[in-house]
Amino acid sequence: MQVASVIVDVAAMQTDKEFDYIVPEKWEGLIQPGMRVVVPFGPRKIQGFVTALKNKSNVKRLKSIIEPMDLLPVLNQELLELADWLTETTLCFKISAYQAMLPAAMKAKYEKVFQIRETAEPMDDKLASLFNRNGELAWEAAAKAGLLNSLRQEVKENRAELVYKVKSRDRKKSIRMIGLALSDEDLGGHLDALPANARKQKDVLHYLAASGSPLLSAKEVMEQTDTSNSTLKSLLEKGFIVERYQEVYRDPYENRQFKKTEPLPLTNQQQEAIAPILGSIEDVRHETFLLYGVTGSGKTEIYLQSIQRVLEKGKEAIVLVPEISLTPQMVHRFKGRFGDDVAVLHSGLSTGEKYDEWRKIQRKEVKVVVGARSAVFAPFENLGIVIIDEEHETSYKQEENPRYHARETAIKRAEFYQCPVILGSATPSLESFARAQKGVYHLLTLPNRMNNQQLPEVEIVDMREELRHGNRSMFSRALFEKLTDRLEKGEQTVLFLNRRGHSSFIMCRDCGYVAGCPHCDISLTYHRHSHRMKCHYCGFEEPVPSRCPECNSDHIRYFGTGTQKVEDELGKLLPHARVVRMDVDTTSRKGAHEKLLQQFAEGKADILLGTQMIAKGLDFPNITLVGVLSADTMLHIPDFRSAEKTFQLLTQVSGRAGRHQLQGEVVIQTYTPEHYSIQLAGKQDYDQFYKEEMMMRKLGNYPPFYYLALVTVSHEDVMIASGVTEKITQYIQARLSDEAIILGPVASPIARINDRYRYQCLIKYKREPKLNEILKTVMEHYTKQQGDKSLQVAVDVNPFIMM
Ligand SMILES: Nc1ncnc2c1ncn2[C@@H]1O[C@H](COP(=O)(O)OP(=O)(O)OP(=O)(O)O)[C@@H](O)[C@H]1O
Ligand SMILES: [Zn+2]
Ligand SMILES: [Zn+2]
Repeated sequence: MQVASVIVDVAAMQTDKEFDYIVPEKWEGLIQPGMRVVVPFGPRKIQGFVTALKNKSNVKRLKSIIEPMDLLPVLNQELLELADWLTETTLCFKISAYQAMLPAAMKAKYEKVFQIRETAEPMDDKLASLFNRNGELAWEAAAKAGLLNSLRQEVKENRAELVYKVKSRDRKKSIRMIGLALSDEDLGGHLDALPANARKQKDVLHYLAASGSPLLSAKEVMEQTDTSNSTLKSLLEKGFIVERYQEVYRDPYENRQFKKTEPLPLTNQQQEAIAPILGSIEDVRHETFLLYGVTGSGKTEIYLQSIQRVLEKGKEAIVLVPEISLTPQMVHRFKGRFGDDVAVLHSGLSTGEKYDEWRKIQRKEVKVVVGARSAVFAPFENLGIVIIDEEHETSYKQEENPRYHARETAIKRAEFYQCPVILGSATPSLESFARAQKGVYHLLTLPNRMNNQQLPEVEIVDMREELRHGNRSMFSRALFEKLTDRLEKGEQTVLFLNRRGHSSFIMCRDCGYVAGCPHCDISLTYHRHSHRMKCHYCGFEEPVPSRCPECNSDHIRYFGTGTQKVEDELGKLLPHARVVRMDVDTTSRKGAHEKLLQQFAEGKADILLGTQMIAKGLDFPNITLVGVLSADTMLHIPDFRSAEKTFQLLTQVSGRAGRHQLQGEVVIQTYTPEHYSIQLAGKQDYDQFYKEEMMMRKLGNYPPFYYLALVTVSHEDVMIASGVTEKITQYIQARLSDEAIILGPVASPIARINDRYRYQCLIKYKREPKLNEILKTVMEHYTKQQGDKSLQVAVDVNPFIMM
């Protein structure tokens, strides 16, 4: 007897373990670890993942696997083990780890249907007529029609049964093809035999014969011959043509030409940096490199040439880029060099497109994957390198279960394959740079820009001074002057508006009332297109009031600087300037992002105005001015990384200016010009920033000096939330060494979300081998034994959002 260990698709503490199932004889040898199967679980049928096969089980009464969902494993041995590691290090359920590794299309979909039973006694005719040809009726349809009670009776009396079906959403796409079923000799005779009024049918036959290919897309044939489906149907019935369905990939880059690029001869600086990487590829040896290179220093070319060497060795490459900089320009650079060998994975793709890209990887039809965070799980089996561009980006940490970090995950995979990891950045995260200083990572430096082009000159403008001089506009005099100058010269400008931590809210000018969410302790965000206010935490929304609910004044309106507002202002001040605005509103339609950038690249616009979306990765020769409208909005977020994030963002944006022949300039507008993160971003002095920020971190006992773990407890009852957090804090405190620092219990910075009160306890530690086990016990205790459904305990090991 063969027994399979199965992890079932129920994300809960009680079911987070392997269950044994018999492998039915007919599937012995076929069912393998890493495959999805359908198994009975309680009254239901659910999806499960086979983790191992064995010859016996300690469980007495075993159920059998119902059927396999795959013909080949969807997770290989390496990924199964990686899931074990993710489970241990991020404290997630095993099933969540598996699901994170696969495209969403492979998540099971469950359907409840009533099925007619083949019994002697037939069901009432009227009821029976509602069942489809296969004798099935969906639960939802039955409920809608108000038939659940009658159906319950049918089930009781054995005329129908309720079954749970497991479906996978991973539909493949196919297109209809047609071709001639006649030989050349036969064709003439049959054409003659067709009646004179069958002109359309003749057209189709002629077209097919002339094409010379055995099969053509039916859609194309109908378009080209101006015929309809009924024509094809007549031909099919006569047996003159055949019909086939051919599987196709949904290719988001279909019909797109990428100009082939050749490797550039490397500069001396680049050669020195790439040598150790090529060495590690050659020796099949794992090493993590931190490629610290100023903006425009040619990091991307190093990535490209390292990948090329990996491909020459017959191996595969993963390139991770932050979602926001997964710009068409970035994709072009990889597709341009490696053509069809590249798959692209990002959130703009439909579920089906993502699934198809994943399948190309699994079938080994591509060798390079460029994608956002989750592409780190690309199912390659001969991985030769992992590259993480802009490694400092916090979006590499997933903020839901499993709360993994792509950097750590990449290194884990690279250890398995004994291959290099390159972490690239102009502003490395403090953690990574500290590791490089200690020799844990191998530091590679590109201190100069390409052709030794100067870094742009930065001017920091104190906006309080502007106000004192009577300038109430959102543009300082300096920025406005330079902007006019570029317009005259025909050079381009990037205007950057930092939206993070900067919400647009509704405020009463008379009494200062701010519209807040009734369920959360946060103000509502104004949405321009719908003219409504929304809560970004719980989804609550309502229309903008015409009068202040507090004082009844009608001076209640929208505050904050949105890109739209900047655009309006530009239109007034510089009516001749051609502006391209890029934000969530203008880029929501598919392809819009790319179109706008194309417009700018072709010089059809003078000013590119945008949010985070334009901060990174853009490389246009004609940009000579960058303006940052409000540098400090992020500094006020209660997060120990806010200075680091501000410095990184300002440096990145500034780096868009003067990358080629023309010299660039940057104007940073701020209300806190004295802050070191702004001063040092102005000098683009990472090394000094690193020193000062490390001192702050040391004083505050923050990473990289300490590791962090955050426990967040939430409950509808504020007393329970704080009480439980208190108990958890004490429990943990008693079990850790004296070196660990525990802060809490305190209310979370956002103290209430969705009517649930939130408390937290923050653990700072250096070495606590038992910590994960302690945290796991805490979670188990409060989910299993408490029985209080409203209580939620979440643990984030290495948190990036402290709210
Ligand atoms: N060896 C080379 N010879 C000539 N041009 C080069 C070479 N390497 C890179 N370049 C060009 O220099 C410019 C800047 O390079 P690249 O965009 O790779 O820099 P980067 O360090 O990735 O920049 P950022 O971090 O700001 O995105 C690009 O236009 C690139 O094509
Ligand atoms: Zn008011
Ligand atoms: Zn809310």
